[in-house]
Formats: sequence, structure tokens, C-alpha cells
Amino acid sequence: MNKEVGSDEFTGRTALVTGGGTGIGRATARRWAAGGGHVTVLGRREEPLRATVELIEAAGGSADAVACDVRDPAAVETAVDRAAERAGRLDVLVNNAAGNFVAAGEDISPGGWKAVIDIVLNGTFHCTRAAARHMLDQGSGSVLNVIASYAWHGHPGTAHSAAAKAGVLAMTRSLAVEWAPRGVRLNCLAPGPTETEGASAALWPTEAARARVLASVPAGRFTTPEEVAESAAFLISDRAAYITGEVLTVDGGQWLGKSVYTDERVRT
Ligand SMILES: CCCCCCCCCCC/C=C/C(=O)SCCNC(=O)CCNC(=O)[C@H](O)C(C)(C)COP(=O)(O)OP(=O)(O)OC[C@H]1O[C@@H](n2cnc3c(N)ncnc32)[C@H](O)[C@@H]1OP(=O)(O)O
Ligand SMILES: NC(=O)C1=CN([C@@H]2O[C@H](COP(=O)(O)OP(=O)(O)OC[C@H]3O[C@@H](n4cnc5c(N)ncnc54)[C@H](OP(=O)(O)O)[C@@H]3O)[C@@H](O)[C@H]2O)C=CC1
Repeated sequence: MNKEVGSDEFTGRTALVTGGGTGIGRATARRWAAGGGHVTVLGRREEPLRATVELIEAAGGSADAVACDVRDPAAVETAVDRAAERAGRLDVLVNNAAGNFVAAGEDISPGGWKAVIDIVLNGTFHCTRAAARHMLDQGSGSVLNVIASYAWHGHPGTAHSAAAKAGVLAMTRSLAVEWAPRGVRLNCLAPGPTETEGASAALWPTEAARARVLASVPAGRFTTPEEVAESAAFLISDRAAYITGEVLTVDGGQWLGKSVYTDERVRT
């Protein structure tokens, strides 16, 4: 196999990555496959999923795709069972699928609130429940939930997404304790601003908005899906075997950098 990065640490294992057709999900799926594992990517649109599979196969990896809306519990169960049965096991689930838009709290319609909560919080639960049934039977497994730091500090303009991610964080910690005795780990990854088409369109669609986001990052740059995927790979690997119920923040210091003295004034 023509490995791009990594080693063979995931050989013989299988992962399911939701939202694996784009952005951080695609990079995580590619990173897993580069480590020798088989990956199933899941999302609503077939075309981007197919593109991810083609990229992985072109690099010598092993992947397949299943089209599914994470808001539909019956469809999720069928998709997860299919992925597990095809590979004979399911070792890793990455709950990465999300929906988001910027709106003032008073302008979020009930339908808009529901769409984001259903995708991010309920969808994560549906996928986790379906995958955990296989993992608990096996006595091993790892679930990684992609959240954002506003799960704990909140964020004006995205109250729906912040509430949903906070719910995912609480669910992660609850189930981490519940399932630890049965060999299943759950953790969260909280990326900072990451250059993806989805986030750029939903969150910083103009140059001015982009510049404001950039100015909020002490490290002075956006991160990349590939950089985020490296941290994901660590948390879902055996190198993190004793880590459960945790959050790894990968944000260039963004959420900590809220002091008045965030620039050169600290030296004057
Ligand atoms: C100021 C921001 C700076 C951020 C700085 C910090 C950066 C780091 C933190 C970032 C954390 C998180 C990032 C992300 O999640 S990025 C992922 C972004 N990707 C996507 O959103 C892709 C998928 N998106 C979608 O599928 C859709 O956007 C949607 C979530 C809306 C769901 O799609 P669906 O097809 O189900 O929805 P509908 O189009 O039918 O709409 C459902 C209801 O939602 C209302 N809606 C939709 N868009 C908007 C909008 N832009 N503004 C207001 N309301 C919206 C729509 O009207 C429907 O409601 P009603 O039924 O009531 O009409
Ligand atoms: N980019 C950033 O700055 C940050 C991102 N994050 C988080 O990282 C994750 C990935 O974000 P990013 O890569 O930027 O965004 P993308 O928009 O590229 O990814 C979102 C993915 O979710 C899939 N998806 C959306 N709704 C559904 C659904 N109902 N059922 C199944 N799949 C769905 C989309 O595919 P499709 O439309 O085909 O269904 C898409 O592949 C998200 O959880 C996001 O909240 C967190 C912090 C910062």
C-alpha cells in the first residue's frame, strides 16, 4: 500500500466516520485508511462520499460508503449494522456530521433549532447507540465525538449548535463511565476554526467575517482538516487506551485567549 501518513496501527480494524464525504470527516477517514484500517463513510449526499472512497482507494486504502441521514434512527441502525457486518466488526465510530448556521437567537426558527439539534445531538446519539451494540458485544470500541469549545463557553450567533454540542459533551462523559467496564471508550475532540467548505460557507462567508475569526486565534492561523485528523487518530488509537470521557481541544489557543491583553499590549 502506498501510505500517505501513519503506519499500520489500524490494520485489521474498521471505522465508521459520519460526515466522511467532506472536510474534517474526509481527512479523518483518509488518516484511518492510511493507518491500514477499513473505513465506511456516511453522509446524506452520495457524490462526496464516493469522492472520499476514490481518494482512499487511489492511495491503496480500503473504504466504502453508505448514504444516510443521521436524523433517521432506523436508517442509521441499518447503515451501522451493514458496516459492521461487512467488516465482521466495528472498532471505531467518529461522530463528525453536523449542521450549523449563524443567526441571532430571536431569529432562529423552531425548524432551524430542530434541524441543528436533530443532526448534532440526536444524530450523534442514534449513531452511538447503533455502534455501541456491536462494540459492547465485542468488549471493545472507541467513539470520538467532534464538538466545539463553545459547548462549555457558549457562543452568540450559534446558540443552537452550542446547545447541541454541550449535550454531546454531557452524553460523552455519561456513557464513558457507563461503558468503561465493558471496554468501550468515548472522547470528544474540539477543533478550532478549520478551513473547510462547510464551515467557511456557514460561519465565515465574507472576507470581513473570516478576518474576525482569524483575529480571535492566538496562534494566528486557521487549522487544517489534516491537522485535526492527526488528533482524532490519536484519540481513537490504542495509544489513548486509558483516556475516556475527555475533551482534546485543538484550537491554537482560541478559547483561552479571551483576555484583554491578547496582543502586543502585554509587552508595553
Ligand atoms: C460567527 C461564527 C464564528 C465562528 C467562530 C468559531 C469557529 C469555531 C467553532 C465552529 C464550530 C462548529 C462548526 C460547524 O458545525 S461547521 C459545519 C458546517 N456544515 C454545515 O452546516 C453543513 C450541513 N448544513 C446543513 O445541512 C444545513 O445548513 C442545515 C443545518 C440547515 C440542515 O439542513 P436541512 O436540509 O435539514 O435544513 P433546511 O434547509 O430544510 O432548513 C431547516 C430549518 O433551518 C432553517 N435554516 C436553514 N438555514 C438557515 C440560515 N442560514 N439561517 C436561518 N435559518 C436557517 C430553515 O429555514 C428551516 O427552518 P424552518 O422549517 O423553520 O423554515
Ligand atoms: N470547521 C470548523 O471550523 C469546525 C468544525 N467543527 C466540527 O467538525 C465537524 C466537521 O465539520 P466540517 O468538516 O467543518 O464541516 P462540513 O460541512 O464539511 O461537514 C459536515 C458533514 O456532515 C454531513 N452531514 C450534515 N448533515 C447530515 C445529516 N443529517 N446526516 C448525515 N450527514 C450529515 C455533511 O454531508 P451531507 O451534507 O452530504 O450529509 C458533511 O459531510 C462538525 O461536527 C463541526 O461541528 C468544530 C469546530 C470547528
